[in-house]
Amino acid sequence: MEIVKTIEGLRRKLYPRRSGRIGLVPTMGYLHEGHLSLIRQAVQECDTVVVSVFVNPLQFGPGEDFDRYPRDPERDAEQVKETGAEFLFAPDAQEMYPRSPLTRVTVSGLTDSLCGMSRPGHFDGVATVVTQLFHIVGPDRAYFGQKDAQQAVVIRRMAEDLHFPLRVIVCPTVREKDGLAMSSRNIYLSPEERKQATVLYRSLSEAAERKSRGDFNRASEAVRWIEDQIRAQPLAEIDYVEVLSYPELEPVEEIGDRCVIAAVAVRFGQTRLIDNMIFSEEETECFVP
Ligand SMILES: Nc1ncnc2c1ncn2[C@@H]1O[C@H](COP(=O)(O)OP(=O)(O)OP(=O)(O)O)[C@@H](O)[C@H]1O
Ligand SMILES: CC(C)(CO)[C@@H](O)C(=O)[O-]
Ligand code: BAL
Repeated sequence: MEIVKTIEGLRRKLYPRRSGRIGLVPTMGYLHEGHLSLIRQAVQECDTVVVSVFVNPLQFGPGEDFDRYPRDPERDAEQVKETGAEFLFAPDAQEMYPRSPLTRVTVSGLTDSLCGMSRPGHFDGVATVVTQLFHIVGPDRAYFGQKDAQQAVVIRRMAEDLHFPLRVIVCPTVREKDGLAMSSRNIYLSPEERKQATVLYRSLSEAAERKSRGDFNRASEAVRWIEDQIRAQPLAEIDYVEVLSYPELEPVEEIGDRCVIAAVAVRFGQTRLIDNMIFSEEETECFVP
């Protein structure tokens, strides 16, 4: 495994490998099993795998946690090495943004709800840096996690709209034993917050069961039920709970047989966690990997 810090250096290394399939796994580092599952899938499916680690300042709003975002480059490198990925692309901000960028990539519509609504400008930052990475690496496949469901939908649509010649692969959410979705931000949680944070997965999975039993006909009923579960945890502060059509991410009134996603963002102190679950009779029916 080789660590590459410059765009030119990576392009030069990838040039002789272009006859094979190149896979890209974009991350912000502080790697955990969720990231590693994406990397392992990429290694299985591709001839050359590039893992990028870059904490992208463009996707953090003022007052968000850019400065204190967890970083551990040595441990990341060790972990990437064990997966069999060939390159770890770890540029600094000066390399990615030598000048303050005047260009943004905006995906409209899909970003009007959920994190797009609660983190203004966030998805412009994500779409812009992912466009840069797609141009730098020129992958045949790019791997993203379902934990960031809206991000996956946005990137897939951006890749289609801009005719990037690649497949966006979305991998299932990897969870801790008690159901909490793995996230680099979980380390911010105090022991009591960590305990209460299990309400995200618990409320989403119980809501999915209730929906399949026919308990909820309207999206608003499911939203209210999930909100009640989360509010029962004294340290939880709801940012949003929404039930939307999936993958269109449009408001729905009746759930019926349609494929919907229940998505939540909840703060525990300074820590904002997200999770989601797709409700359908056959979950795979509307999950387009
Ligand atoms: N638990 C998980 N299961 C599957 N994929 C994941 C998981 N956590 C993160 N990913 C995916 O890994 C990629 C990089 O994510 P990122 O580096 O932001 O990690 P993160 O743990 O989500 O961090 P954050 O604290 O920002 O939520 C994204 O495509 C993301 O969806
Ligand atoms: C895709 C990504 C690496 C872009 O910075 C980031 O949003 C993330 O880690 O999910
Ligand atoms: N995984 C999404 C990156 C972010 O929260 O900025």
